[in-house]
Amino acid sequence: MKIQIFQFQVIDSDTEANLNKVENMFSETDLSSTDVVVLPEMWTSGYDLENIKDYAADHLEPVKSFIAKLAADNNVTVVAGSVPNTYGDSGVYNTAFTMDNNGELIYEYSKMHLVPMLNEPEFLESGDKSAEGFEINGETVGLAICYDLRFPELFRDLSLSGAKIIFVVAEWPIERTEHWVTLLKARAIENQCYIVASNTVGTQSNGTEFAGRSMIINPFGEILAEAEKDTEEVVTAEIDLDYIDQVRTDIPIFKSRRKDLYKNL
Ligand SMILES: NC(=O)CCC(=O)C(=O)O
Repeated sequence: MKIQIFQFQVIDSDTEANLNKVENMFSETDLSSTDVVVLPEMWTSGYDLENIKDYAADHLEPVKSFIAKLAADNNVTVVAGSVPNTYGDSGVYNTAFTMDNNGELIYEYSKMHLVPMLNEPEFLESGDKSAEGFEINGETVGLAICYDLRFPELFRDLSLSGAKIIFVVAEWPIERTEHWVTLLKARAIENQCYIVASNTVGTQSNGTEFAGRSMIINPFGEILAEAEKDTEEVVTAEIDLDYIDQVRTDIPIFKSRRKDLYKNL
């Protein structure tokens, strides 16, 4: 499966500029043999949380139709990062979604762990549905959003649902880069799955600088491809899903688990 992550600077409070940027990246990238394109978190608006209602989609529209066309025109599945989103009269959720290569919505998930350090609980609603495995090209995958990375139980849950790849879509600040890299590797190693992590670069008008370093990590914890911390670029790797079985045979953690002794899980 060939995966390409689009790492770019999200222009805060300028949805049109961000849609244009994504459209340009699609037209400038050779996607002829690509299976999956991945976008970052909150990429239509950035973190202008005080005004987030102004930038929110409703039931993911119109951004869903925009991505549907790019997915179908380019014959790729798009893990479309996340966007601010309402459901009618609801508050605003941080909702991630995925469109298949026919432009059909195959999965949507609203961030369940809101980030106190970025004031998300003050302005956003927390998703109250479990994250679930879903299929891309017949393979089970999972999807998590940024701060979710700090919750190993979520990643274990997704792996136990059969996820062979877990996508992490993020706007992760540069001051906690060490956590970003360490936790991404840890989630790959402890679940023996691929981690595909998409982040943004640049500084928002509120002064938050993002860490870049989007990356693709294999089930042994090795980084297969990685972006710089501060450049807009496309990160590409071809991943071998059979390698998961080899790692799980060599280090059989799923067989060694002692569910009977873990009291609080
Ligand atoms: N957008 C986010 O969820 C950022 C998470 C973060 O800053 C952290 O976990 O640290």
